[in-house]
Amino acid sequence: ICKLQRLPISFVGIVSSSRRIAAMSASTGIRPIVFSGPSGSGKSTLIQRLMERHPGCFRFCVSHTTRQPRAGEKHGQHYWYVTEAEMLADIDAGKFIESTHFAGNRYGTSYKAVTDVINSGQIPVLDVDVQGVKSFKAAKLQPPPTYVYIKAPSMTDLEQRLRARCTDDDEKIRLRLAEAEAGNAYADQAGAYDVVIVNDNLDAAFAELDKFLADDVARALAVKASAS
Ligand SMILES: Nc1ncnc2c1ncn2[C@@H]1O[C@H](COP(=O)(O)OP(=O)(O)OP(=O)(O)O)[C@@H](O)[C@H]1O
Repeated sequence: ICKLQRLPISFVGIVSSSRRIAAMSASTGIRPIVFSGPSGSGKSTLIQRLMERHPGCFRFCVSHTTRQPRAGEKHGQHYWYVTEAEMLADIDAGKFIESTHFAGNRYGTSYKAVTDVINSGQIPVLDVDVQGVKSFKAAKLQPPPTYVYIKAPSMTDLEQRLRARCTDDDEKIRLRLAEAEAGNAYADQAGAYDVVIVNDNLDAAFAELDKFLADDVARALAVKASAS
């Protein structure tokens, strides 16, 4: 979900969509949390812990894709599976915050994917690469999302984790490490992220993340309490 190379394709009509999302989130005060960081830095691990610690508070936004569903994947759960024509029409209509073309398929995050989560009283969670972060920023959502960068303690650690995970061959690992260098360079720029968490010791990194998001969790719990 929301994990592939993102390149903005079209921002036509984004202003009205942006106003729509602003109105929705202003009424609840809930902000999306946009996670980014090198592959293997531990984003999924930390997000999973966050969801376990605060059941029902966070929810992944469901991306759209033109690729075929794989065995076991469900429409509306893993992705919204759409045709190329449908996706292009929606991109032109300004319905996407960000979208990209990757390995012959399109992927994107719609405004609705985010507002659906906010309207359910939950905190939208997105896991995007640097291009995705830039696209979210360009969309100028109000209130703005919180941007969290998860970093491995060093490139050596990152490489070890990627190798230990056994999901990538040597070439893929080399590419991921190069992407990590570029991502870290962007993250080092002042104001690029609201927080940069170095995931050295997992418990310590989680404690830092949990503390940083405490106000967001409290807000979501208050929204839930007032709705019930
Ligand atoms: N603090 C840590 N110390 C050691 N290993 C860790 C730590 N955090 C995560 N890992 C391990 O590193 C590997 C990569 O973590 P994870 O899959 O969460 O990364 P990711 O950033 O979500 O990667 P991707 O973007 O490719 O999905 C996993 O095997 C995970 O168990």
